[in-house]
Amino acid sequence: MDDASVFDVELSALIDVLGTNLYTGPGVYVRELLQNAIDAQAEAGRADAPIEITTDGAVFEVADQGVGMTGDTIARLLGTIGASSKRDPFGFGSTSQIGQFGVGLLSGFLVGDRIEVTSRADDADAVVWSGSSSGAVELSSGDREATGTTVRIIARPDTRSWLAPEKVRTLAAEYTAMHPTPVLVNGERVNGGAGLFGDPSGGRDAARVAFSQDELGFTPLEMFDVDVPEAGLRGVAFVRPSGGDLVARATHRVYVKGLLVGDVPALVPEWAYFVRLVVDSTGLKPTASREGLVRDDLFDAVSVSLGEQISAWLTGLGSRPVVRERFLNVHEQGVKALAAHRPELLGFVDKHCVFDTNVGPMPLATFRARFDTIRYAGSVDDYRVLADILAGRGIGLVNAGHAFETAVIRALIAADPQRRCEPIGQQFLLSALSTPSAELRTEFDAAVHLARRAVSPFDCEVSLREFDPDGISALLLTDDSARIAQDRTEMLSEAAGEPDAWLAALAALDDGDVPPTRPVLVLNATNALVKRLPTLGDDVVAGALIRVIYSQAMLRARRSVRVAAASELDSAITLLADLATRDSIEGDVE
Ligand SMILES: Nc1ncnc2c1ncn2[C@@H]1O[C@H](COP(=O)(O)OP(=O)(O)OP(=O)(O)O)[C@@H](O)[C@H]1O
Repeated sequence: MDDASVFDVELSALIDVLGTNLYTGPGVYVRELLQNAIDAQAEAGRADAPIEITTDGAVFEVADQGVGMTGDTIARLLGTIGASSKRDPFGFGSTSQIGQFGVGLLSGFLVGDRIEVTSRADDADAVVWSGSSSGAVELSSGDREATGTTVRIIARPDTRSWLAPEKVRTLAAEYTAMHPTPVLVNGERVNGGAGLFGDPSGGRDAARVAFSQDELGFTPLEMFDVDVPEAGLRGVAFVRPSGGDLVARATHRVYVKGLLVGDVPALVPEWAYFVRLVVDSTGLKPTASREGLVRDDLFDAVSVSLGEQISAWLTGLGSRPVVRERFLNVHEQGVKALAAHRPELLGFVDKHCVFDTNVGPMPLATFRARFDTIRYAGSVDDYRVLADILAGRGIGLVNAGHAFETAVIRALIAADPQRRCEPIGQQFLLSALSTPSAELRTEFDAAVHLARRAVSPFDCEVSLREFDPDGISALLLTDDSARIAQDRTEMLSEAAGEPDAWLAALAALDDGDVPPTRPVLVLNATNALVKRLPTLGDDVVAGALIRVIYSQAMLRARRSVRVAAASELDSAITLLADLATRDSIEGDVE
């Protein structure tokens, strides 16, 4: 090859790029060299032989009993950046080898200026290759009896901490925790023990719990196996014992062919926020840095399959009440929050998540078995006002006023239009409460007119109905648009005269073209106090009484009374108090 036709690579600049852009830290050199050693031993059929690391902080060595390299091979592979014996031109992933790019050895230069490789292939002489970060490469004959390779790195003064025995032990243990090949650091084995994927009788479950505690930081609420054969993937799903983060994407611990890749996001669909996985796969492809996974079609298929398996686990909780209870104690709000947009969760939420209803707490599926229409109140205040009254009339009502209930109900209907639902507002209640007889209406006619006048400062309609319980004098029915309109009027009236720009803009919007529905004060004609209204014979007293009834209805609806209205109510109460004390004073005089 003509010299002019090849790139002239500045090695130290390339190493700089690797260190700053490819790898997240210099510690990856331990994994890259272990990976080469594991690959070489697998190729030699000696996967069980120990790989020995020795280090004292100044010189690091890793020795394997793999296939080794001849002088020619070493010159070709290690002398050429990007050369690899492991590339797979047909795309069929080798199941034994982990590497495939041909830059791994260069990671040694992240911690040392000089790398020495002593190697011996079967039936060949031992050779020593040495490379320095300046780009100089030397090859000479070596002195080694056994087949295999030893890579030695001499630390730079500023990187010695990366070669410190404790550091190397931690890194080697982390990277090879799932790998069957014994790895020794300064004579001590750092991996092995009961694996996560072994026989259940061999301490596997205890190992899983310990792993979850040490690595994921929690004792799992439950653990279950997952597998995706087309990706050669097996794994364990750990269910979180406390609420997860619905927004931040959880990561999952991924190993490829037994070596740690790292914590990878998006391995399962985001609705499965309540599990964290540990998986080992022969088919998923690591990125060039081997610290993440390539998001290819196989990755997507794995994510879909894992989602299905988690969904099946959820469905299985249907017949496991104890675990289901424990799961719901922690994750009920979380799954409700996501169910509206995740069909995988919707069925589970429908069957098992409890909703507050006026016939007791129960799942929506149970509620539907009793009432063919899901009637729901979209605000907790409405629910409180309506629940007992509708229950008394045999009408079921769901409290959908908390954060996610309405969205879940709507999603259920969208998923199956045969289902029926009805948001309950004041119109429904007005029609559900009995209209009094014509006779009673006539009797109350003047009182209702008076009531309209009395509550006119509160921007409110008046209606007469008969309903149980008769201890309730009146209900204040307010639908959302009426409530918003009232709040806005209140703000404007309280801020009147203040030169506030945004309030002025708000006032400008309030063009009054489409008057919103006004709140309705529903007087209960069966209530003893209300019954007295037509017979009082004193409009001033009746007006004061109506305002007191209005304030009680406000309290029942948990609505606050605005400042202007509060003073109207105060004067009504004062008037009644004056009357009561005048009566008693007059009585005393008599
Ligand atoms: N310990 C070893 N024993 C035998 N051969 C080795 C060893 N280390 C490296 N090699 C050979 O050198 C080649 C280049 O190694 P290098 O680590 O640079 O890249 P790689 O392992 O092929 O790919 P990766 O970039 O993924 O690490 C390897 O393909 C392998 O053939």
